[in-house]
Amino acid sequence: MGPLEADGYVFFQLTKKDSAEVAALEKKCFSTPWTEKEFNLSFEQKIFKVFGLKKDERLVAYIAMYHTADELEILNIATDPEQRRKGAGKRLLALMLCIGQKLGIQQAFLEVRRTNIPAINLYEQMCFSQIGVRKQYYKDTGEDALVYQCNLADFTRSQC
Ligand SMILES: CC(=O)SCCNC(=O)CCNC(=O)[C@H](O)C(C)(C)COP(=O)(O)OP(=O)(O)OC[C@H]1O[C@@H](n2cnc3c(N)ncnc32)[C@H](O)[C@@H]1OP(=O)(O)O
Repeated sequence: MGPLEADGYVFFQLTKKDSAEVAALEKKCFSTPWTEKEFNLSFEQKIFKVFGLKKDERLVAYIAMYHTADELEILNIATDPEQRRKGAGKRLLALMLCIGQKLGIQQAFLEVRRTNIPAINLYEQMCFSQIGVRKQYYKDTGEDALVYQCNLADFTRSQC
């Protein structure tokens, strides 16, 4: 897929050559970040896909997922701390869901820490609903994971 441009953002698919840049952003955004080596290894799996938003040539947000025949499992979504609350996260997730619809994807799933209010608000603003809890899922803090699901048919194209 070629890059798409709108409102100063460029939406594009990342590949193995982008591992260092995405790992650097990951490090700014997560307490237990994936390393460049982990991204490199993940990119070798066919089902692993990463999409990003660039502004002024810099990666400002990315979303990593497993993409199977009819499902997306969203692994990570993050926006550079200096670029937050400007709509990048919403734009990236909406673009992903729109592309997913076009590819015939039925459902998207993700897990989020119970205390991660910014991310939970983002998902609930889109088409995601909580479907379960994984108790003490996160090893670092023992926190629960909330499991969210989106039926892509419920996602309206006006959000794209
Ligand atoms: C599956 C997983 O990856 S779970 C982990 C999610 N990622 C992280 O926790 C990494 C650290 N956090 C981040 O990178 C960002 O805060 C993200 C990705 C959650 C949100 O990215 P942003 O680009 O700031 O989101 P965006 O500006 O599009 O905001 C979308 C909505 O999210 C919610 N939101 C975003 N930030 C906040 C906040 N600080 N407090 C409350 N709600 C928030 C709001 O509902 C917001 O909509 P609004 O601005 O109309 O009120």
